[in-house]
Amino acid sequence: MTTIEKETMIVEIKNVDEKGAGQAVVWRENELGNKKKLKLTIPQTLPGEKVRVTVDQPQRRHRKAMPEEILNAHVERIGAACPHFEKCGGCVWQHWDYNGQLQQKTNHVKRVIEEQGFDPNLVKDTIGMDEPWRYRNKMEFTFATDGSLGLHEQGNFRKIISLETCLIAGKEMVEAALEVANWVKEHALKGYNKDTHEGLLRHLMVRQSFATGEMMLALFATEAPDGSLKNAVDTIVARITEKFPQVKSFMWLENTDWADRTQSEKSHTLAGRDFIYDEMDGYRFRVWFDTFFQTNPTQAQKLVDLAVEMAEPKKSENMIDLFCGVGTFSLPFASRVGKLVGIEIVESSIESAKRNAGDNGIENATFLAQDARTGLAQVLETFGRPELLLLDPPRSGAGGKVMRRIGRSQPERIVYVSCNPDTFATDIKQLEPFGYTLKVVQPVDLFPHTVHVECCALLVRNN
Ligand SMILES: C[S@@+](CC[C@H](N)C(=O)[O-])C[C@H]1O[C@@H](n2cnc3c(N)ncnc32)[C@H](O)[C@@H]1O
Repeated sequence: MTTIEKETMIVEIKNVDEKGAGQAVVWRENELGNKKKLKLTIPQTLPGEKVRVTVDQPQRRHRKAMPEEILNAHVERIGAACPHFEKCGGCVWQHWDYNGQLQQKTNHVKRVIEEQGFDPNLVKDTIGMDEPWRYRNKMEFTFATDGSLGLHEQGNFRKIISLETCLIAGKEMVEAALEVANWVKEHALKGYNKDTHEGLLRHLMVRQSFATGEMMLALFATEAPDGSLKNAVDTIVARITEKFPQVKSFMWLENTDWADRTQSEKSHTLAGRDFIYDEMDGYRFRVWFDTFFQTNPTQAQKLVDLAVEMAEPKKSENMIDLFCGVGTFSLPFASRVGKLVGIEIVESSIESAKRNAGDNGIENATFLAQDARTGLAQVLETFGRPELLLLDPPRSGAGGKVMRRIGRSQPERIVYVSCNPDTFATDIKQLEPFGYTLKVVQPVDLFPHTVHVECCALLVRNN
């Protein structure tokens, strides 16, 4: 087969894929005169648009190409607000009017629900944000090998887009990150090289509670912050504490693991404490650098309100909060039910949930550090059948075994909070043989300008 290096073509976008990119199909003739199908993934395009693209090696079956020209723009196409949008891997849909994004999310949830045999009319319109910017309370920036700080380039985990701004992160969070970036430049500190595993700085995590204003900075590095680094570290600590008095926790986290993630073997508190205080639904939470805490607090509050509204908890009832994390749902529910048990696999989250319950004067909640499946079996034996069960699993879903165990335990009402409509739809299908009816699915947009959508759904036992 002759290799064709490049071919420029005009294609029509049929739909967007699960990562938010436009998709087109082209039939090409090969040198033998046979028709061959070429599937194209074209980011930053919208359904129905005609687009000019230059495709590398178009004889292959599937190629990705960036649009060179949009020949007929979708009516919902808008200019991206962020100067980094074209390259940065953080947002995929800034070119899509916000109402269009919300409609796309609703349609997606309806489709996956229908594919599992449920009535799509049970899915309500996605609840969006009034102001879909600066919504994130946590960001993880990465250092490039030359020490510059930013976010990963779209589809390229080796390349870092140097940070000038970020419109989905809190403003003060970005300002503090830029301060750190300047300090790294001044001291000519090296970023970590993922190939050679050399270099010092790996990530900067910035968290800020929108409720208390408290901020945490966490620098992940391959060495301790002493010896030859001491002067440089003293400089940034003095500068940050002076310019950003809201920084109540400044952490240095040693990370020599080869995996590219924000974990730590040894932590050093450079200033303040090792956690910050945040709030949800009026309850106070301690948040450490590795604590899972909802990253869009405005919309997470709506999720909590919806879950309470759907569940209609009563003081006479017992409840299980499965995949409870640090108790984001457990605390608001505990004050409304008789007894509550939270189950979660990460021990530090369970320790945190216990402490959060104590800090908030909640005495009717217990927490168990266990895998969902074994934890559920254990709790059902000691606690008995709950009237109410809430589950909020990770993106991979709860899975058939857990869902069937839930079905067998026969709670009257099940509230399913999901961050992945696909696994949610297959999970709830598992409950049908146990006599449950899906009543309502409410999508909520926690991540504007991305493909992600959360759902809160109610299932009720038939008798
Ligand atoms: C989407 S988070 C929800 C946490 C909590 N409901 C909240 O809103 O903060 C999912 C949680 O499930 C936990 N998890 C993951 N796999 C688990 C398993 N097999 N058993 C129990 N918990 C698990 C994670 O540690 C995480 O805290």
